[in-house]
Amino acid sequence: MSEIDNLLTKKVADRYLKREVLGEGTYGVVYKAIDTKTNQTVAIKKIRLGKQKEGVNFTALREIKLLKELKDPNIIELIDAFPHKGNLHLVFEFMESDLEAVIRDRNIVLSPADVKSYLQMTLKALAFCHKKWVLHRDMKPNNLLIGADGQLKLGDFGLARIFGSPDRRFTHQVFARWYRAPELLFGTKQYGPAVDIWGAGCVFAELLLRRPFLQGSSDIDQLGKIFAAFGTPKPAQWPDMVYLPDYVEYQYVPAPPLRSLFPMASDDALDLLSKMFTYDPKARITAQQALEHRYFTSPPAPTNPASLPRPPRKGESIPKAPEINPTDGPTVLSPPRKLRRVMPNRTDGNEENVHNADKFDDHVGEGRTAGATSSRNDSVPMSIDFSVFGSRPPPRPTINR
Ligand SMILES: Nc1ncnc2c1ncn2[C@@H]1O[C@H](COP(=O)(O)OP(=O)(O)OP(=O)(O)O)[C@@H](O)[C@H]1O
Repeated sequence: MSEIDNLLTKKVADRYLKREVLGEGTYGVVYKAIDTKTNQTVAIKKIRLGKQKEGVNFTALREIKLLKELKDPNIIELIDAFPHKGNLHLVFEFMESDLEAVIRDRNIVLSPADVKSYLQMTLKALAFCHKKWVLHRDMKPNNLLIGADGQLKLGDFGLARIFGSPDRRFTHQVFARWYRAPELLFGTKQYGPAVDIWGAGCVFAELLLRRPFLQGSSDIDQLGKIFAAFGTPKPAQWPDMVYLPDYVEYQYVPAPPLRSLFPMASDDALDLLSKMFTYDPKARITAQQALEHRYFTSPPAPTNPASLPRPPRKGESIPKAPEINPTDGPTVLSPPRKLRRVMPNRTDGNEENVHNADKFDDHVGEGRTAGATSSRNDSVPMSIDFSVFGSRPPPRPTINR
């Protein structure tokens, strides 16, 4: 270990008091910690650097420096970044909850004004970053975190670009497919901010429906679901489509009226939704244009973030949900969010698995509270979701192409 690494090692031990594991994502384990310098609670994301054992590469460090400068009320602040024991540690402001928990919580009623508020904050985050030429590339409700003041903040910004596209071989990571733009599914190499708008459109749809909108079981099936919802695109609608690397011709299906998919949405909401789901990325609405759409100026006004309904904070017990009668119609019955993510036994030689919380860094574990990971091994039912088209969805996807 180099002298610099040694200094940085000391820094983590000195400055951050590690608490419980919050979960594990695509890039590694996330744990709660106290910043002893500021007394602030933070979330530290430990990123496995894989083969780059010699240290963090300079491009990544440069990119991270840029991320640290990406400051906006709707972007999670990257407070600090340092390498330690061959992993890169990113320190973020701690967030109490996320939008996936809001959507899933059946004790929460989301009014049209609440949905508008959540979408507005999402689009503000995207508009800010797109203006700075930073793409998110991994839009989904659990990357939209919610702070103590009700503010929604976009997290994981730019990580996909810095650390490469996440390896989504593991079951718990493939849910992101449901938010992928058609140009990505057709293998485009050149994409832009429009991919984030498509993802934000899927989140908007999910807020309206209270369940994921387009739940494909493979990339091909994902495109099938998209085309069943919006009609198979004609070349005139999206001229570049046929030149995309993975383009395959799909049987033509006409689009059902959008209203039939979103019976409760206002006309303005439907109009904005259709513009976010425009096939041709060049013609898709931008984040800034979306914020200027009349949906945001027509009543009801977006709910003030402090008044938005919120799920219990992380670590608080979730009230028992009412019994579900399977004949009651479309309902989402998901186990607590991280539990629905099935972790296959890993054989990649990396022991940093949440099931192995005790194996975390020895010297910073003093403050860890017990029980944070225990529930992860409990047996839980898989989600019961009903697809947009009334039938049961295919089994949870397991492999991306
Ligand atoms: N800033 C934060 N504050 C509080 N909890 C966080 C924060 N960032 C992440 N977490 C929690 O840590 C866990 C892992 O998060 P992470 O962002 O690594 O992955 P993910 O979003 O769950 O999945 P993916 O990596 O596939 O996007 C989740 O439970 C998440 O809610």
